[in-house]
Amino acid sequence: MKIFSSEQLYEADKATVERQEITSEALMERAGTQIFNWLHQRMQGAPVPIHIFCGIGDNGGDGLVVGRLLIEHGYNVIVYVVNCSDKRSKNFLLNYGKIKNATKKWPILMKSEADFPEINNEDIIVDAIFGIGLNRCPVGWVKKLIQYLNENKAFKLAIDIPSGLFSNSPLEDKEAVVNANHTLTFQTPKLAFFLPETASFVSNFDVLDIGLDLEFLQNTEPLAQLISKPEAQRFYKPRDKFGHKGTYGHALIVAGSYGKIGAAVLSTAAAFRIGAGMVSTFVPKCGYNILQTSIPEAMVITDKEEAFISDITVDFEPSAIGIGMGIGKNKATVEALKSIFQKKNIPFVIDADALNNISENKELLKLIPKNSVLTPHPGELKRLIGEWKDDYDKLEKVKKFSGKHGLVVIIKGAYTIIVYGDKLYINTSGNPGMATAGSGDALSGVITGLLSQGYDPLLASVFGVYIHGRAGDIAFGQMGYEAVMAGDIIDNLAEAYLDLLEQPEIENESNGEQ
Ligand SMILES: NC(=O)C1=CN([C@@H]2O[C@H](COP(=O)(O)OP(=O)(O)OC[C@H]3O[C@@H](n4cnc5c(N)ncnc54)[C@H](O)[C@@H]3O)[C@@H](O)[C@H]2O)[C@@H](O)CC1
Ligand SMILES: [K+]
Repeated sequence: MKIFSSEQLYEADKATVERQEITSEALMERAGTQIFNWLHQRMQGAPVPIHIFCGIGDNGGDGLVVGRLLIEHGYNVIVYVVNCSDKRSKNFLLNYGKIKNATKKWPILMKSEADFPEINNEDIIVDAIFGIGLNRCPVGWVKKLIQYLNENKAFKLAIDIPSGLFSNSPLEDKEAVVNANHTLTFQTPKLAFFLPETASFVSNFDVLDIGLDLEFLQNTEPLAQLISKPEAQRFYKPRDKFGHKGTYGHALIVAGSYGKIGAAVLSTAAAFRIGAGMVSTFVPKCGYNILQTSIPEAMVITDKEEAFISDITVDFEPSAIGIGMGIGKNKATVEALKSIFQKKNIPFVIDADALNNISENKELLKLIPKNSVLTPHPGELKRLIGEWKDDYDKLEKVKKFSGKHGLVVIIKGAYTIIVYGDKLYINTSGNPGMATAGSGDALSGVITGLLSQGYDPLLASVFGVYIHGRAGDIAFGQMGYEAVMAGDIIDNLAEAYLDLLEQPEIENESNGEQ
């Protein structure tokens, strides 16, 4: 699913009105009706008081449509106009008149704190104060209203976006954003829903298809692509019936140091489970017995050093190399990295201590083969590209870094983001249970195993992150968050594949429920 900017959504809005020959009022009626249907289906006529707070723009207009439809269906509705400016939009005014005609009275006009209504914890709040047209931070009594709503325990349903949140620019005042329990967003989710500083205001969301012009949506380059099951199904490369182990490549994992051989074991196992034909693992001498015992399928090559990697020499041409997991920061290891980057001109998967070594020896950056994949967690990323001001600044910095060096960068997090030049892919699988030691080693193994099977680096990254997260979700289903260990993610890669192949999902039904 594509994620568009607010500017692009306004254009889509315009294109829809023109090409479908409808009025913008009709489009608003469509949008409001979708919200009404969602509520009606769940409430089934329940007499719970519904407080609808409408701003003076089109988001407020949506709120007025919902209010009118609910009233017409006999619901217990109180509609307020948050009268923060006299620049009311055309469609707000049209619907302001319509609701008056339907109810024979005007909605309650709010002008200051004195107008804040009493709301019970069991009531429902609909937030239609600001949508994607927010152009400055809410201040004064409007900010106080948002805080007042947040203090209340009533269920808060946000229309399009929680008020106070910018859809694709940095958060300015986290005290002035509606903390929504659920958001019903039009046509496409907004970028703010997935970034660490703003995602918590959204918690759950559904995407409502309001029938914006398909041609525009298909032909417009989005801000980002959301990756869930339908996309992953398209990326999957089916196995060849006549394939043999050579068809699926020979992956090389370079990992481990004294006390961290487990990292090599996890990456190797993950590379096998994801489908690499053969996996060789290069470790310091101390890892030999451990590897051979724990993964008999793997071939093991050892360094001349006992406890760390100093010189990576292998007697075959690997189809992919995953490097860095648990290798430490010994000087000799840095030299070994330097030398292998120069010797092997294939895309690498570069993780953990390899990233830290690169951060401390920036000259290594120039030696990394093009289209290699970097998999930093936030700390490693900071060491690599420096501090950032906010989530958007971070994305811009990573885009620049990725473009300059020709690398795929995977920003690991609750919603892992894959960056390749200007392109962003946001993964939707995964859960907090995966915040556990070794899950990154598993991811590196997964991506290396996919590269070795012939997935190109970007596809291996996007597909690998999705399937790794899906395996984590399946592990969560079996054991809850706390008990999940990295090995459980690897053990469930098989289930994740089966789940992927089970049945196609219809794209429009995919939603953002987390
Ligand atoms: N673009 C689309 O595709 C569609 C948009 N619709 C709705 O329209 C919304 C966008 O409507 P608008 O562009 O009218 O914008 P909004 O309704 O989000 O609000 C903008 C209005 O509030 C004012 N404002 C912004 N920030 C303020 C602040 N901090 N304090 C006080 N006033 C502030 C603006 O000056 C403007 O008058 C969407 O979020 C959605 O709910 C839907 O009706 C259907 C289609
Ligand atoms: K809103």
